[in-house]
Amino acid sequence: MKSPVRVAVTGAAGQIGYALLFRIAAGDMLGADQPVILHLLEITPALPALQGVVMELNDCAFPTLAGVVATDDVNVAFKDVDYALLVGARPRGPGMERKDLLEANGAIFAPQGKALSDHAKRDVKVLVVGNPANTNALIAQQNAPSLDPKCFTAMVRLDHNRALSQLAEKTGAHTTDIKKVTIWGNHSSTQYPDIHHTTVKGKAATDLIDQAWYADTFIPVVQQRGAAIIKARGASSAASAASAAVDHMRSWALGTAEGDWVSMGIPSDGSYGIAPGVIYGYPVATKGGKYEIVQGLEINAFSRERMAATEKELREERAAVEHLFAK
Ligand SMILES: NC(=O)C1=CN([C@@H]2O[C@H](COP(=O)(O)OP(=O)(O)OC[C@H]3O[C@@H](n4cnc5c(N)ncnc54)[C@H](O)[C@@H]3O)[C@@H](O)[C@H]2O)C=CC1
Ligand SMILES: O=C([O-])CC(=O)C(=O)O
Repeated sequence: MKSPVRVAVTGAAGQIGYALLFRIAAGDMLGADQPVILHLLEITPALPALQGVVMELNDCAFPTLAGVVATDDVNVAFKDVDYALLVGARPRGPGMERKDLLEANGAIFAPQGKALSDHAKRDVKVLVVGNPANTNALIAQQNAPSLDPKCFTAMVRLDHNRALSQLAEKTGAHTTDIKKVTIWGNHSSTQYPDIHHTTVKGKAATDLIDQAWYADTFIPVVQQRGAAIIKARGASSAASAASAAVDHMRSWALGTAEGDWVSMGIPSDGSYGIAPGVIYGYPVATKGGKYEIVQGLEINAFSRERMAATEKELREERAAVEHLFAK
């Protein structure tokens, strides 16, 4: 067994929290040889419910759970943490877009960015799940002057996994047969799920499906999947979101497979013509706890148009929250 690492989860008594904590504590995120100390943050009125979750965590007797800190103090929650999963935020209801949550949720992420900057490990890996995830990640990053901006990422992995699942179903393959899917841009209905570089059992995906299915079914189904879940369940996706968060952090910490990549919302750096200043979904390969954008992919006019549309939305979201950035 390695020495324990500290993993913060905010919104720990919420529905994603309930699906997430037990996976992390069981070793699914960082491995069966990596003990974790969970730092759980909630708002004060949710502390009694959080205590119940802590009781259940203890009752699982997980070999990899080395301790639990439960608190409503952000400075305690982020003290010395190696990983931070920022989940705590309001979910949307039917008929809302995720950016409608900006006003309600944006204010949560400025103090959390500052607290991470003040208290977390200098190489902390931060994943923002709370919506609108990309722009909330930007707010946290812009309030964390003493951390590397690359510490801040947003979750588009659920979209990535949804794309794998839709393509697997269409082609009669298993998701594990599919490589090199990309979610470009925002975790919103403008996201662009790109299969131009994707292979299914080694064959080009674009040779296995027709363009009309790709443009008129696949892309909108992936873009609208969150809304479809809300309609069906009466609540937004929780178990699949938690699973994607585990996948995102595991890929970042433990590396991606040779010949494949994953999608992460990360600070744009000019790659693929996306100017710095937004948290944008990119194809990334990871190694030794660091991610790098996969470079040199050919981008056709169909893709370019969609990548620009989702970038435009992110820049509009940025403009709406710049007052929350630290001066
Ligand atoms: N990026 C993605 O792919 C996905 C993102 N989401 C988003 O994740 C967020 C959480 O979703 P659920 O767990 O379903 O919501 P929920 O309402 O069940 O839980 C949210 C929890 O956060 C807590 N909270 C609120 N403000 C907080 C603060 N300042 N500090 C700490 N905790 C705080 C609440 O008390 C609540 O327990 C929502 O914004 C939702 O839209 C959901 C699914 C996928
Ligand atoms: O759709 C929502 O509001 C929840 C979410 O982000 C998703 O399921 O992708």
